[in-house]
Amino acid sequence: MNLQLALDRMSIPEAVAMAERVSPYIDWIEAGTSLIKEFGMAGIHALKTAFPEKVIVADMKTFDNAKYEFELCYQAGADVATVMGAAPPVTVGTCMETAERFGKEVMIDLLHTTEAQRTALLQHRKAIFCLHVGKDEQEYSGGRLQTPGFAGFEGERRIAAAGGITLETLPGLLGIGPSVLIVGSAITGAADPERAARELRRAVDQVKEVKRS
Ligand SMILES: O=C(CO)[C@H](O)[C@H](O)COP(=O)(O)O
Repeated sequence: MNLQLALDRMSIPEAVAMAERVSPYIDWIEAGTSLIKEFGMAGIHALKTAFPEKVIVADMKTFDNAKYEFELCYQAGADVATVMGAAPPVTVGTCMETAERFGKEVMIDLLHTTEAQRTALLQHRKAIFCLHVGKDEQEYSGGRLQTPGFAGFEGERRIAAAGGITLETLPGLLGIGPSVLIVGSAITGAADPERAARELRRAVDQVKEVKRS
């Protein structure tokens, strides 16, 4: 299981500094949507330059203009870029084609998708499917990550999980067998980010141990 650090609501130097502090404990680094909206492709480029060995995820949340936006991300150094699963099917398909052309990856964000949309998205076998409870749902309507209704994404599909994940909520998510666990504020907003990241790493590694034994 890969631990992905989401970097949101900070400047580019702050994002690079935060990633440096916790880098031994994380696998993937996300240029968060807010970082990209505020600073554009420069955030992605800075993270790839500082961490060439890490997988850099551009959380673009693309909804339209797929070819242009995904080319920008991959050219800036992203290894993975995100598209909303609720976007028109042609948009998601174009993201998949662009990724194929660049030898890169796509993460499909299932935030606010219907069951019919999720079923249709299953055709994108190479994608990573992200179960996601958005910030607004967390903060204003007490949303929590739930697994029912996502049948069909198990097995050979790679799954990511995101949305207010903490050390305490992590055990409840293990049943879905995520290959990517996305954590932002539980690390970046912690009084001691190194400690928070170290503890999450330990929890993730324990899951690996249990699976092996
Ligand atoms: O995509 C996002 C917000 O839309 C965040 O990157 C994701 O939710 C992880 O951050 P946090 O752990 O703080 O929720």
